[in-house]
Amino acid sequence: MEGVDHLADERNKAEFDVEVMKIVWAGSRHAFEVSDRIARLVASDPVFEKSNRARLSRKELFKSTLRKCAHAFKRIIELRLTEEEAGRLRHFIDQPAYVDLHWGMFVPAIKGQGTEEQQKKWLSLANKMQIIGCYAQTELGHGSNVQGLETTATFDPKTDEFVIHTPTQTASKWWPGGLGKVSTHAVVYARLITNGKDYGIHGFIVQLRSLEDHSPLPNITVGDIGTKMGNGAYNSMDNGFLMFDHVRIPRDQMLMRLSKVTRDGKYVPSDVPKQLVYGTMVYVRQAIVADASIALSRAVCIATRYSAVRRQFGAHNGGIETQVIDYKTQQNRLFPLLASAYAFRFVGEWLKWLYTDVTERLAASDFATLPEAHACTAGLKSLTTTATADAIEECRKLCGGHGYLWCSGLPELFAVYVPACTYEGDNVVLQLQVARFLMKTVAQLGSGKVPVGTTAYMGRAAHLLQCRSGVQKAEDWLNPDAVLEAFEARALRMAVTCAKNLSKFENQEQGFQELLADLVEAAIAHCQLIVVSKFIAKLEQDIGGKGVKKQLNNLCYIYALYLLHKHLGDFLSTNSITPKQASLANDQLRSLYSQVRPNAVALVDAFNYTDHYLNSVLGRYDGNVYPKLFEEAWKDPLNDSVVPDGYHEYLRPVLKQQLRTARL
Ligand SMILES: Cc1cc2nc3c(=O)[nH]c(=O)nc-3n(C[C@H](O)[C@H](O)[C@H](O)COP(=O)(O)OP(=O)(O)OC[C@H]3O[C@@H](n4cnc5c(N)ncnc54)[C@H](O)[C@@H]3O)c2cc1C
Repeated sequence: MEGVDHLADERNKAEFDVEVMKIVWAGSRHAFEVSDRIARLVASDPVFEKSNRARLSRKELFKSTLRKCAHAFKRIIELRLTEEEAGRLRHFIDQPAYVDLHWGMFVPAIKGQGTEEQQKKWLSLANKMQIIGCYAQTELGHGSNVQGLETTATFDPKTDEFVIHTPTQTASKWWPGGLGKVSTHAVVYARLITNGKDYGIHGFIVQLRSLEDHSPLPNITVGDIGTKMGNGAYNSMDNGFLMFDHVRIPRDQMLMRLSKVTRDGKYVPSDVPKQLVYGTMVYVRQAIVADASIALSRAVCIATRYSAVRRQFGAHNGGIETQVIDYKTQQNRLFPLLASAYAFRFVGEWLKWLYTDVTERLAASDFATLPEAHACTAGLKSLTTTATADAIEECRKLCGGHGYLWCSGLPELFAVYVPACTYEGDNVVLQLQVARFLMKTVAQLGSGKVPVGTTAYMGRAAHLLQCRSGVQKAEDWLNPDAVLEAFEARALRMAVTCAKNLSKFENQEQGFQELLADLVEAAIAHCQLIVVSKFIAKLEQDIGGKGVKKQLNNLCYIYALYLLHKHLGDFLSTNSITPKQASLANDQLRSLYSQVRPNAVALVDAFNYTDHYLNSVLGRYDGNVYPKLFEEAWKDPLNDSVVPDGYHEYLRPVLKQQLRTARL
């Protein structure tokens, strides 16, 4: 029945103004309007059709991606879209492509590490896409260990050039997105050698392909690293390999903002502090956190709508069966993910602010908060991407068997999303960076150095190491101070325990290696505190609209109390709460689930995703799931013919043989 809204009853139950919540989710009325307009523009354009992706071969998929990117480029020019609108357009096309790396890594690398002169030259070409670039750091043998990269850039004073070379197979660049087939240029990271001395890893702009016929330049070997996980999914991207055989580039193609090599081969570090590189990392990682909230909200939107449509068991006297969303087990798995989507959205919003703050401070030569901002973004990238990848898989299970179908949208979403746990820093390696920073901060407590930003709570160590939670009844867990104090006490006590254990080792580095697992847990506790505190801070903002604040309040405490339940061992072993208080937190959590239940569908409607963008039969806005599942099934290539290909060759002979045996 086309046109019927099967979820209308659910929408009528909502106790808040969904239109206002859409604006809260988008960040502002302006952001909502831009996003809404561009999403509809993409959805109505047949070139951006995406439902057939799983059925395309890798070659067809790649070609269709090039077509979509070219069409997007054309539309951006024809419609004179602003930078913001163009960004939204690329986002809603929703197919990983070379442009993501061009705008997301190549351009920021030049902005962050290039001198003004270099920026002027290269960005004017890159911004008009007269050149297309990628970010070539990782090699076959080394990814996380950047200092272990082997590609060399040796200065030749005779010709005023760098010679870029791949000395071993493991030195081959391996993974850069957009490298395999598309990019004309790359920012290549290599060991800088001048006057026989190795000065470590630096960035160089290297042309890879001809701008005339796109063939690789002499002495450059380049290609695609092969098919990746999942149908469609990330396979629209040409992640590549790259080898150099003594390729020469002019000296001024070394990115020289942080250090340079002079005409006579002298290595000169600039006055600009090295931490400037952190600025670019903060930018890239805040974008990844924003993406986490988007991927998670898509999965949750699908699982929530389908959980309201799906009915199993419970029909009495000819009545209708129970919606699976009404089972407490379903709520206990789904609603914390819904709450996490909002939590990550708001922490992402705050990170965006942090980036602006960091940029302004850098401009004023204030570098004091930079290490803290860097540790915090590394940790939040790790925390949110790990949780999102796990959550997408949980949403697939929440949709039962149908969640496993490609047309549910969840398998592809998972396959596209899961590498976020690895790229831009392996998530464990990133938490270890946070842990090092925390250990340093703990070591400085009492030295007069005041912890700043997200570590400010450590400055109240005297109180937090002693305090006892005052929670006496379930409702006390709705008090922001009680929640924050429990999370702060847990995080600080875990960090201090690690520091104490570290101090037992004579060799600090050996101790660090021994305690890696505990250190990661302490870093995670610190990062969870950041997310909870930023959600609570969001509630303090002036948010209007009937019932909107109340819903956000419920989601905030679901997020916090779900974490408390999940990491109960930490909270109890650090004496941050008692077993009785843990039990009260559970009581409160159950009550919050009941309050969210009537609002659940409206809370995912607030994400304002078009059916085109969700690309999920189970997550359709109208909930018309079953007929559409059949439609999708009929479209499958296996249903092209009644008698399958291979029947006469393989199936018939087996059947014949079996029939003969049966007659005997
Ligand atoms: C889809 C995708 C796109 C990518 N795009 C790009 C790109 O555009 N450009 C680019 O340059 N690179 C890119 N990469 C590469 C990516 O940045 C690296 O894969 C990433 O940094 C992880 O490094 P690795 O592969 O060496 O992992 P490894 O470091 O080998 O990790 C293997 C395991 O060892 C563990 N481990 C490693 N070191 C430590 C340690 N010190 N302590 C404890 N445990 C440790 C890790 O936690 C992990 O479990 C991409 C990767 C993927 C998957």
